[in-house]
Amino acid sequence: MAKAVLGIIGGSGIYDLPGLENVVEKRIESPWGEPSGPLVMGEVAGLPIVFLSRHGTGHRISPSDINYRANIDVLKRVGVTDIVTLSACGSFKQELPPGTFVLIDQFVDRTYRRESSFFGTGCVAHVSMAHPISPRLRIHIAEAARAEDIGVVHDGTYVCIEGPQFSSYAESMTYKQAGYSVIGMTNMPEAKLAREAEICYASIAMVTDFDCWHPDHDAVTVQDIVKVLVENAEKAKRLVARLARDFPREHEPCPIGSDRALDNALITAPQARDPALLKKLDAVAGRVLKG
Ligand SMILES: CSC[C@H]1O[C@H](OP(=O)(O)O)[C@H](O)[C@@H]1O
Ligand SMILES: Nc1ncnc2[nH]cnc12
Repeated sequence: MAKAVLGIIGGSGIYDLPGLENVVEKRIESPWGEPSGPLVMGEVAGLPIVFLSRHGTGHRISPSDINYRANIDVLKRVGVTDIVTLSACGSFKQELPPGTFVLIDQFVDRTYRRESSFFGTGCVAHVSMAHPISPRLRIHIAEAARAEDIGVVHDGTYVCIEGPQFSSYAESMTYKQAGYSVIGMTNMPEAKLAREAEICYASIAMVTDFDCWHPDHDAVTVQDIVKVLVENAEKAKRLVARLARDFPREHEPCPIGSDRALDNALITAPQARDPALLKKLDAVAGRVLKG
């Protein structure tokens, strides 16, 4: 069985991960361009951990400008088997107030100006996104939360908007009426790309605000969000530390096949494949393209 390597993508307010041992910072090159920054690689009780700040140091990169392909590619290159992402989000439900942690189980993708696949002309692949979250990973997060006495909501739908502007009132009401739980700007196409790269993925959405549908909250402001973010960050880091301590050291096969997503996804005939694209796919699809 392969060794587990836990990747943590830190979103707004989570720019570092304290408590790692034997830390080294590595700049990994990617054929997909510049990742958000160097990888912070360390260990927790022998488990390799790789941390990446999604928006870069000082929150430099906007959601639309994050190079999600490069980020996932470099995590794959260093052997990450499982990604847990920490993401700030707005809430559409009264019962999910600021401070709530939601273990997302579904996504709706409303982004429109991002590269959302490693594949394309010269090597076409279609992976399933029916169940975008790897259930075992989500269970480990829930167990870590229980052990740390951190309340989490066990499911929720995250709608990902393009941003960087927050939603209009009409958009906010539409998403609320559709039954979505939370809103953010980053988990798509990140989750899609993780699936294409056969990395298990789970998202901890940390509610920072009620978006603008809420009668008591006229407009979302970054200032208000940051206040809650600071409160959430300590809890989030404690949750991740416990997850790392208790995480299995061997990678467990994903029950829904997230880690074998490419087994039946490639459709381009071998003789029609573009060698230049295949070269770029060496890390994310090497397992199925070799031989
Ligand atoms: C600072 S609020 C808006 C910002 O926060 C979220 O980012 P992340 O998921 O990386 O925590 C949201 O999606 C926006 O990008
Ligand atoms: N209301 C909101 N909409 C989109 N992204 C967010 N991130 C945090 N709060 C948000």
